[in-house]
Amino acid sequence: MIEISDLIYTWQNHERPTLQIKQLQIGDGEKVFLHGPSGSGKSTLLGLLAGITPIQQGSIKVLEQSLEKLSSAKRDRFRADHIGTIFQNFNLLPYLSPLENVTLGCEFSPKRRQKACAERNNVTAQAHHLLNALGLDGSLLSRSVSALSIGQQQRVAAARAFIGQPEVIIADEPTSALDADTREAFITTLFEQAKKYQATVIFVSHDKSLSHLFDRKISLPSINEANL
Ligand SMILES: Nc1ncnc2c1ncn2[C@@H]1O[C@H](COP(=O)(O)OP(=O)(O)OP(=O)(O)O)[C@@H](O)[C@H]1O
Repeated sequence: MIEISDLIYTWQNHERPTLQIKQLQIGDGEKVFLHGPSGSGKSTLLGLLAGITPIQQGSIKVLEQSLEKLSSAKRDRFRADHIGTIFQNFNLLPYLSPLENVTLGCEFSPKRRQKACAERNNVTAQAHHLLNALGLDGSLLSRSVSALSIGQQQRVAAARAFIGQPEVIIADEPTSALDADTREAFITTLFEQAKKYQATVIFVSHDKSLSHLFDRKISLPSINEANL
């Protein structure tokens, strides 16, 4: 599913590489907890996996596609079709409703739109279903997203990531603004959805108390140590 080999990434004006990963494989449906000290390159790795950041050296294959062989536009298309993302600040559009934010997840991908329509009759019905499954109260679905609590916004961001069944879900500290109980409950709900769609989940967090919920932990060493 995901295969990394001989990956080296150095940010501009940095003397040393931020990331050096010799070999790493992540299987279909695996739920991975990615941790490591601040600055060890967790977000950099997610950016490379999601095709947001171009690969400088080495290879990343996602679903048999070598990302380094794709142009920037093709990586954008690949991400839209196959990768759902949930970021720390959620990146929701504040002037749209939860339903509209979730259907946006299909806006740039006819493939995901088709899959969402195959599950329910149309994309809005599937957005409705996912928001319900992720625990967002029905009375909030058409309100402005800016009026929602952080926990509610997080559910909207997760539903947007899952709509149209992307094979990979990438989450960068999506629970950092929540209290401990809510965090664990959110991850459990996230996994229920992931299991349903057999999605692979790569989840970055500083909170190691969450790691027992995952199939596997991957630690990135600090920039001064040898990498994977
Ligand atoms: N856009 C960028 N331009 C230049 N350097 C960057 C950029 N993004 C990250 N870096 C550098 O890369 C290194 C790793 O950053 P990254 O955000 O990937 O680490 P992280 O492990 O996710 O950190 P944290 O746990 O603090 O979020 C840092 O030294 C950072 O300054």
